[in-house]
Amino acid sequence: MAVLSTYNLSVVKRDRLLFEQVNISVQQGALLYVKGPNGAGKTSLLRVLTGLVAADSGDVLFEQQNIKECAQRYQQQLIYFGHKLGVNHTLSAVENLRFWCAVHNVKVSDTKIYEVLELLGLVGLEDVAVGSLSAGQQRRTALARFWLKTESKLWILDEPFTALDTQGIRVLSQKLVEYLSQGGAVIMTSHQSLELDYPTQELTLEYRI
Ligand SMILES: Nc1ncnc2c1ncn2[C@@H]1O[C@H](COP(=O)(O)OP(=O)(O)OP(=O)(O)O)[C@@H](O)[C@H]1O
Repeated sequence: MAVLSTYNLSVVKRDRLLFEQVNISVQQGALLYVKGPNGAGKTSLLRVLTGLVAADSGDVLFEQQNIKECAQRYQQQLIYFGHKLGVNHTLSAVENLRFWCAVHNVKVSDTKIYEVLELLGLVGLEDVAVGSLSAGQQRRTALARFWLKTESKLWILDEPFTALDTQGIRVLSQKLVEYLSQGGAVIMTSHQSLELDYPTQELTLEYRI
């Protein structure tokens, strides 16, 4: 059974048809790589897939049920990583992650949060206000969610490698492959060429005038 599928999705922005009749089916353990030039509609598609924005036509199905009818169950099983990190700049990395875990009903100890931040190269910065961290360190803080929320069936990631250095890209790539190998499904965009040691499905959106 597909984890996520769409039926004839179309989205229009400012009178421009970004895409139409998009039909995808992402199974457990599958990676869908959404490609296309700037402005083609990749972020718009991902936001529709998360349920944050409605499509102009078509449906999004989570395990064959329309996401409008299973919104709560869907949100419990989804991690969305968008352009906006959703971190509070006045709170520290630890405080941000404690808050995110509480909101998402993820039960973790502080010890686990510190362990994950160490893995992500943030030792000594755990208690510093996130607004004082570098762009890559802020993204690493937000990426920690993927190590903390262990039960999820789908990750939707918009440009997750942006601002990460080589080591950060390697750590995240390993995590993605581990998650996929354990049956997770991933839909992602990236302007960097994907160098994951994992089979990839591709969807290319063209820029339409
Ligand atoms: N809320 C909105 N209101 C009006 N137009 C929008 C809105 N969101 C996106 N657009 C327009 O839709 C088009 C596609 O934007 P989108 O962010 O989906 O592209 P993208 O393929 O993700 O681009 P990039 O590679 O630059 O991130 C752009 O021309 C953008 O201006």
